[in-house]
Amino acid sequence: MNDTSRTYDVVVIGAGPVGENVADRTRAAGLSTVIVESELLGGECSYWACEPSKALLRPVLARADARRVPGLRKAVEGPLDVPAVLAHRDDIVFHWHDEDQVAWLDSIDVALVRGHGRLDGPRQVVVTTPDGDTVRLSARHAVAVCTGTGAALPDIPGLAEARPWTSREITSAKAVPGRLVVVGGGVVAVEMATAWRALGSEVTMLVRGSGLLPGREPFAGELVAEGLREAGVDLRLGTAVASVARDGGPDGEVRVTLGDGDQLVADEILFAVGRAPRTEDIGLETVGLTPGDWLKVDPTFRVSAVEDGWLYAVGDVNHIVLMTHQGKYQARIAGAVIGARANGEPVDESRWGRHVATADSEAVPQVVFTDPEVATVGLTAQEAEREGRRVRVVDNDFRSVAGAVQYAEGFRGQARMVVDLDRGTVVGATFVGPGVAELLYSATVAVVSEVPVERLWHAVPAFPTVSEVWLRLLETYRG
Ligand SMILES: Cc1cc2nc3c(=O)[nH]c(=O)nc-3n(C[C@H](O)[C@H](O)[C@H](O)COP(=O)(O)OP(=O)(O)OC[C@H]3O[C@@H](n4cnc5c(N)ncnc54)[C@H](O)[C@@H]3O)c2cc1C
Ligand SMILES: NC(=O)c1ccc[n+]([C@@H]2O[C@H](COP(=O)([O-])OP(=O)(O)OC[C@H]3O[C@@H](n4cnc5c(N)ncnc54)[C@H](O)[C@@H]3O)[C@@H](O)[C@H]2O)c1
Repeated sequence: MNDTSRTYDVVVIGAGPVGENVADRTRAAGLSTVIVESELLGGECSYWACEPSKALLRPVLARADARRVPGLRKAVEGPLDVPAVLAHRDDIVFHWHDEDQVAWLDSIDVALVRGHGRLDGPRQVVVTTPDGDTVRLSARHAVAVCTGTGAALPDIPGLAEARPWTSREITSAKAVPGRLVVVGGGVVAVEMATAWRALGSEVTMLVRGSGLLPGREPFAGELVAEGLREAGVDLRLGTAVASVARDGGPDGEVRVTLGDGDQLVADEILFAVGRAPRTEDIGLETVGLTPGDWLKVDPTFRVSAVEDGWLYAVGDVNHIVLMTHQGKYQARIAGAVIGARANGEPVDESRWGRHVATADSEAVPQVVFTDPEVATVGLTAQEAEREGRRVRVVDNDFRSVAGAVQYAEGFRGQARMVVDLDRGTVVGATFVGPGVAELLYSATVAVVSEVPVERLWHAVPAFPTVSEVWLRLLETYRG
């Protein structure tokens, strides 16, 4: 067993999309930087989350769109080519290898230590390498924890022994389960039910709440529920799981007992009920924090409870927004602020300033890749009202949009714009319908730039595009 010690300006623990971006930015600020990774560079997103799930969904949504185009429908009537879809997913995740990411890290001159990193007191990180060696890393300026999350599993009798699937197994599955039970009504649940139903599974969704996609405009969950049911998903709302058992050997069936005593049998059961921080075993106790907790940070991503401001937590692990693009946004800002502090430069903490992630609270965009797609940014009507804002909620059906009618026969969808009447700006938008994902950036720019609604009249959408929904929303607002 070998022990070595090295000193860098910055130590980053976790090379997911967020850790990689923190390292990129601290290196760009002239700071020597090392990153520690226990599995694959690229993290959950690249291998078991965003990338594989979207590779599975792309053919599903493209086929659904094509089936809405007269003249094309017949050409796409058949089933998906499952081996080709799975092979494409495998290509997208680089067959679970990370050589390309290593080459990129080399190209930006960031050092890599493979192994499990743990804090060991202020500014110290100890890495246990796969060979059992120990590498001690000291940070002159900052340690950034970017260890992300894993799937959360509820405490349900029999669950652990039943070997449930989580986001990892569902995104990397090598074959289509004949009967799949999906527990949960959030983003992972609706996306994976959409994908695997289209790939051939009989899907039953067990949703504890009264609707899908809680926290968004209610019509989003309703339209997605309609789409899933039309696709043949057995969607059961208000349904709790009481216990789970797997009969027989490893290939045995899963028996699910519901809250009302009913039972159902499946080949696999996916639990998609949220995330837990990967902080159980990262030495938090050595710096006065509690293992297993989310890491609470100040507006510049410093862990608030730790003295001297050397510990940062960025991305999923700080529980602010659990999405790759927003985590990378945080990473760019955290990297810049670590650089500014180390180089003795001023820190700009003003609203929309260089060193504060203002969009985390004002304008988080998200696309849910279901049929129909759901694209949201900013506040929902309910959130705006809860904040005490005086708002006007403007709704429009896409059927009045010529571009939508061209895009898909019988285009079904809805748009909502939330206008802050005191500021005269759009503070939230939701689009639901086929292909609406690409509308979202326009709404994000409108919210972030605080464009007066009066000026939006001069942003003319081309005819005939789906973007003309903006014009319909403005016309409805004007009355
Ligand atoms: C099924 C699914 C689909 C998703 N789809 C999308 C999507 O379409 N769009 C989107 O924006 N978001 C999506 N997300 C969310 C997205 O995956 C996360 O927000 C993102 O991965 C967070 O990045 P991160 O770098 O903070 O953490 P992670 O990606 O979890 O990376 C953390 C890294 O740290 C490493 N690590 C952990 N502990 C240690 C340690 N002690 N020592 C060394 N290394 C360690 C891990 O191995 C990992 O590589 C999805 C999530 C799921 C589950
Ligand atoms: N397209 C995307 O942007 C995308 C895709 C997938 C995941 N993600 C991110 O990943 C994160 C995790 O997604 P997720 O779907 O696991 O979590 P989620 O928080 O979106 O949804 C979890 C759902 O499970 C339900 N639930 C919680 N505990 C339960 C229990 N014991 N029994 C039954 N239901 C229970 C909740 O009510 C909720 O509806 C999200 O924050 C999401 O933003 C993003």
